[in-house]
Amino acid sequence: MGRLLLMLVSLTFYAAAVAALLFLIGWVGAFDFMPLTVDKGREGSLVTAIMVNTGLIALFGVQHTVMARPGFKEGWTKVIPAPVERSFYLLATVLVLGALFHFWHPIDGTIWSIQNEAARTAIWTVFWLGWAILLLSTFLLNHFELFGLQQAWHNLTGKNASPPQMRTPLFYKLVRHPLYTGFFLGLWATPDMTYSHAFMAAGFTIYIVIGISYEERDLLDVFGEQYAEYRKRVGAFLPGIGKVS
Ligand SMILES: C[S@@+](CC[C@H](N)C(=O)[O-])C[C@H]1O[C@@H](n2cnc3c(N)ncnc32)[C@H](O)[C@@H]1O
Repeated sequence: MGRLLLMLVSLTFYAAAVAALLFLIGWVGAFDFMPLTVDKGREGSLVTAIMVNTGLIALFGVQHTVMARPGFKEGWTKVIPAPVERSFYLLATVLVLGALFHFWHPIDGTIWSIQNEAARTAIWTVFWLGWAILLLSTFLLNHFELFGLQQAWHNLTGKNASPPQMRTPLFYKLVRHPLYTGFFLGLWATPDMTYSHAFMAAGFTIYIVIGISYEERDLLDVFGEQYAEYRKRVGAFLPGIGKVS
């Protein structure tokens, strides 16, 4: 495939991923203007909802866990060009999120609904702070590499890919996984917690806790002692908590 075509593929999938991320924020926030949300979707029995929703979250977890592993990437890049490997990972994420939005079965019932206006504003502030931390963390690591544009750009301009670098700027000095901390805040901070929302937030939380062991194993393989020492010094999601000696 021509280099320019690969760049176009990468830009297209990047745009799709950004759109899916924005939709996810609106879907989790269950805003009135959204056509589908965690609380607005297909109808079905409780058993159907539990089975379908569990399957959808598991699908997201499996896609993210399997496609991010070095062994998978090695085989996959024999099928698709290496400069767009990350872009295809994003495309798969968009498709899996699309399935989540389309097939999600809301579960009736509310766990809490805060009425106090000041408290509602405070909770929405945490919600937006969470998504802002998530987005900022992608830039602290390397947004354009995480979203596949850098690889296609280097291919287009004939620049050699630089070896992976361990980064610990800003939030990463306090916690090892600020992007996931932000995600947790965005998932759980809601003034109106429905059973549907809690099911979704718990599902993603479980996936991340499982997924992190794989991610850290790869980080130890790539960065060795540097990452091992980082794990001893810095907490996982909250400062000082979850150090691994
Ligand atoms: C979706 S990002 C999440 C990063 C991190 N777990 C977080 O929550 O902020 C996953 C990618 O970040 C990379 N990564 C995680 N921590 C890193 C670090 N300190 N330096 C460089 N890359 C890192 C992983 O190798 C993986 O490719």
